[in-house]
Amino acid sequence: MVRNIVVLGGSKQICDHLGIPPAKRLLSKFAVGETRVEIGESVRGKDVFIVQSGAGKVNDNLMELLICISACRTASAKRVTAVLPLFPYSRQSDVPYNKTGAPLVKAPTQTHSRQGTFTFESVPQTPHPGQQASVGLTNGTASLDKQLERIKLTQDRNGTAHAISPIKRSNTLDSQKSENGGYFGTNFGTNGANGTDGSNHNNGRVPIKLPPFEPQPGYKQWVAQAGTLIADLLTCAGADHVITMDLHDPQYQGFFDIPVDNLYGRHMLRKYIQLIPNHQHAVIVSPDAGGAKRATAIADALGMPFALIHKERRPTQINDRQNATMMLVGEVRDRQCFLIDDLADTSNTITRAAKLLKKEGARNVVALITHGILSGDAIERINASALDKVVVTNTVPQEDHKKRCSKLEVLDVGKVFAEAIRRVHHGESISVLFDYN
Ligand SMILES: O=P(O)(O)OC[C@H]1O[C@H](OP(=O)(O)OP(=O)(O)O)[C@H](O)[C@@H]1O
Repeated sequence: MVRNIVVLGGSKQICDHLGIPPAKRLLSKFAVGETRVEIGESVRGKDVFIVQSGAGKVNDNLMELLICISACRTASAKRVTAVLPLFPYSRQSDVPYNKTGAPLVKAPTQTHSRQGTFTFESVPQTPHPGQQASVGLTNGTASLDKQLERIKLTQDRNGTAHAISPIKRSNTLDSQKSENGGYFGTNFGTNGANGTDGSNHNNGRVPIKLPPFEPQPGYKQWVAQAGTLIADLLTCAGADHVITMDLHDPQYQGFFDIPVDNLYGRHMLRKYIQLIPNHQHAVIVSPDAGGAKRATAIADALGMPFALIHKERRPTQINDRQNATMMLVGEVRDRQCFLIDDLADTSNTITRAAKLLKKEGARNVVALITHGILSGDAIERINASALDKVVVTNTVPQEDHKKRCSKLEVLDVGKVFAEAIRRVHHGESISVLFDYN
């Protein structure tokens, strides 16, 4: 039994491992929706661990966590540690756009909303010899061409620049209107401020007609970078320490000025693979380049071959993540494949990867994912997909998912977090616990 420690919101596994009962707290809501938190026991001088996962009602959960941390801090807790099995907002740490310039916030897709309508297609398809160049791969300069066309200027015989596009005068621009009805701009002419006709064009500024402002395709809207804010909120609320698992972007730890322990889920995934007979003949596959390091770590540790699926993201519409070509690098024919990723949210990535692997001759495809968020119709998508099995951990509650998906297998991370809590409490090394080799 560990003394002088309080665990709020901890699962039965965590509390059993530590040999303590879960601490009492009362969470409720006012009619207006505000969160109310009441800590049911004294935390004075105690080492407090508050367990809260960043899935489900993410914003409510985050608010509850912040209020809990603050309540413990003001109730004289000696130290407060936020234990976040899945770190909220971790995909929005510092890069608010994906590689195509589209905001990370995903628009709901209409076409994939019902069971049986999923295609798992990579559009445009993976290029094959003899196939025509895909539309997606040619549009890299298309938007630039369009913009150039729109603002293309031509010089008249006198060297004065005029816009070709039709002029629409807005109220704002009217205030800048010159006496002769034009709009002032930079002198693009080669004949100097006065032009060749000798007339003075308003102190050297030649009237040009600007096209009206319209957001162009590929225009990047401003999207908040929530990473620093979340880190600051936790620290301001009074957290002294954070424990989490498989941060989507490990550099996120640098956003904090308190210690962050990022535990590895891959340790459990590796153990799972090791128990499968003849696993040495299988292939470890990363479904995107971002997760290659994670997947190769497992492949290297087990001496297994590795393959990579590369997402070529040049969509035809800026918010269309479906339009990414997926290309396989590596040999998977007649082999079992283990797809490794940190999280599955819509499960688009793993289901499309599974289809590609089967198309390339894979015998069997098992996805091993640390955070099975599985929002929206992700479960239906998995059920209808080429995936033979999906193994996730319970960093996100899986009871409901498990009932709806027979392909799902859940690994328990309770012991891992309990041991991390015990070590932090006693000031023991955490990295030793997760030494890989
Ligand atoms: O289930 P899904 O909705 O398809 O999301 C899962 C994918 O999203 C994350 O990567 P992300 O696409 O954010 O990009 P990155 O790996 O390049 O950072 C994650 O690593 C998965 O690959």
